[in-house]
Amino acid sequence: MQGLHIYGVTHSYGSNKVLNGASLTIPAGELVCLLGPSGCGKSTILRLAGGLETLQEGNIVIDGETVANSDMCLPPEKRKIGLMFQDYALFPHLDIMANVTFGLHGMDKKKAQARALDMLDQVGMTAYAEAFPHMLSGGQQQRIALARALAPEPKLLLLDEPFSGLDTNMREKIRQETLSVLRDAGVATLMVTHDPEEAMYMADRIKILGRGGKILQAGSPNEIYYNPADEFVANLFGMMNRIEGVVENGYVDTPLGKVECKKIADGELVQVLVRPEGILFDTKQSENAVKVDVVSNHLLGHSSIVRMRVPDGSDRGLMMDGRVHREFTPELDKETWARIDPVNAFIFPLKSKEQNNNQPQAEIKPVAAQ
Ligand SMILES: Nc1ncnc2c1ncn2[C@@H]1O[C@H](COP(=O)(O)OP(=O)(O)OP(=O)(O)O)[C@@H](O)[C@H]1O
Repeated sequence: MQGLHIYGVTHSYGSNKVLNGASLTIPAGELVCLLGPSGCGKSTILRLAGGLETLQEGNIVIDGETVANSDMCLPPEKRKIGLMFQDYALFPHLDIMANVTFGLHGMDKKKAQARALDMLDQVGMTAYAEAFPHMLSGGQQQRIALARALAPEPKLLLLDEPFSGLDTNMREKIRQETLSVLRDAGVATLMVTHDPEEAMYMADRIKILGRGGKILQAGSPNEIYYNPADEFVANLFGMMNRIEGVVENGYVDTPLGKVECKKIADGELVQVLVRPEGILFDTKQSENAVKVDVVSNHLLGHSSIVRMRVPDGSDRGLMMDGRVHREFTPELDKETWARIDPVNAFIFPLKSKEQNNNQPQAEIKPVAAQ
């Protein structure tokens, strides 16, 4: 029973029931990301696990020890946890060594300092042991926060939007470093984020939360990206082309060709969601490809978004976006043909307006177009 186990947690703030029987398990050495719209209760789960919020109903076990149930609730310092937040939360009046040794109560001073130095070495910050937090950049402070959180060898690490205060380049660097330090530590980690790309990068498993802390889908980044449970999950990961159609003989006929659909019955109204990278371009006709008009082409750096008009029987045509790696350089004297790559196309039943209104809105920041 190593790691974190949360069973049937229900939590309300006044009359606002935020969690309704939420359960979650994180084995030692695994990093789980909670991803979900603002207000769905992600931070509440993290705070309950850390003892920063008093448990109302349910049961929380860390490394085989019950830390909260209906009768008792251990304070954070008794839970063998490490915490890391967006704002680093270092003690401004203590130098870096004192910040990192802070959680090592009861340990002999020399041993504590040796442990702190070891942690500072792991995050590449040994040279800053005598500096004060205000002398460090955001990225450096976050490295210290990680060293401090891991110094007492916690059984559970809780990360709440840990990288959102950092600029893009620094964020990528620090999350890479954090991941490598966490792999070595082998600790169970629960991370909360709004950023689907960050969740994909960091997590062994992602849990997508909807309203009421309901888990809409749980799986590896690969499973969630290539096998989204519904259109809400599919839409989390950036731009989508959407085409409505009807299933006939196990296929949906779209203006960009037929897409196989074996899971939904013939005659059903469906929506086909196609990622921009799920549109394949060619300069000659091939099976299932359709001749399209390229309307515009936007170089984003390592890829380009290609806006195109697909003939659909209407005057205007159907506007769709494709993505090609690097620059899109159509040869002007040649035609452009496009078809759908089924790996990046997802078919879901078309819900009535009423059902759609009950779905969480996509308030999570979609990943930037790449
Ligand atoms: N201390 C509190 N008192 C009252 N309401 C609270 C408190 N903390 C959170 N809430 C409410 O509970 C709901 C869930 O909050 P929580 O912070 O867990 O959500 P979240 O998914 O982490 O959101 P965000 O991503 O915006 O941080 C929100 O409606 C929030 O306003």
